[in-house]
Amino acid sequence: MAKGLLIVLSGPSGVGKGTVCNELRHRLPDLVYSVSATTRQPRLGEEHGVNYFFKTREQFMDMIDNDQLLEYAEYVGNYYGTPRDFVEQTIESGKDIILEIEVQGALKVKEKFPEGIFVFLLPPSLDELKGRIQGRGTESQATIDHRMSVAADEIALLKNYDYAVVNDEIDLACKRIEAIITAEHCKIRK
Ligand SMILES: Nc1ncnc2c1ncn2[C@@H]1O[C@H](COP(=O)(O)OP(=O)(O)OP(=O)(O)O)[C@@H](O)[C@H]1O
Ligand SMILES: Nc1nc2c(ncn2[C@@H]2O[C@H](COP(=O)(O)O)[C@@H](O)[C@H]2O)c(=O)[nH]1
Repeated sequence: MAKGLLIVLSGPSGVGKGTVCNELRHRLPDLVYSVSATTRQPRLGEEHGVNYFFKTREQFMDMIDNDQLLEYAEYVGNYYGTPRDFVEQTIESGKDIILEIEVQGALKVKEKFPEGIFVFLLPPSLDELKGRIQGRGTESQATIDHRMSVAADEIALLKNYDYAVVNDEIDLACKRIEAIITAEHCKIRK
């Protein structure tokens, strides 16, 4: 049986990765979503096992030591990582999986899975990006400033990706990603 595709969706905080993934869940019901582990505190409404596996630092370090993470990164004061087994089992079963992760982690996945499909989501502008993080209302001003301060460096890593998708409008951004997945399924792999 053919293996599934591993799709990595990255981009700066607030660009709309989560929003686009939520919309893709409706449009592509067979696409599997990787649930990450994090040491970040849950936001209002976030559920353990649905949005993230919320871990203490000690639990997260144990996951690293036990080689349970495909990749992990420290981002703006918290750890985030992708549980390895779920990703590998999903791909082996022939299903496509999408990882919504920041850039340091994406580059680590690329080392391990160069055949993955790496998609970078771009904001229409840095001003719009700041407006989106602020508008979401989930982060303190200090965290917003910290996240914005790394955004330009993250965008500079765009050249390591296979595709750039501007999230100017959610419907259009989703259509572009759907087109990428369709094209990758039609690709002749040499
Ligand atoms: N195309 C868009 N146009 C306008 N607003 C958008 C668009 N896409 C997302 N947003 C809004 O921007 C805010 C940030 O989106 P979202 O939480 O999906 O970003 P993210 O990239 O997942 O952020 P983070 O990396 O911090 O988790 C949300 O309030 C969302 O509703
Ligand atoms: N390297 C990884 N980055 C991840 C993972 N899961 C999420 N993320 C990214 O972290 C930032 C912050 O997320 P937030 O939920 O606190 O806003 C964002 O860019 C996520 O995409 C992961 O497993 N590994």
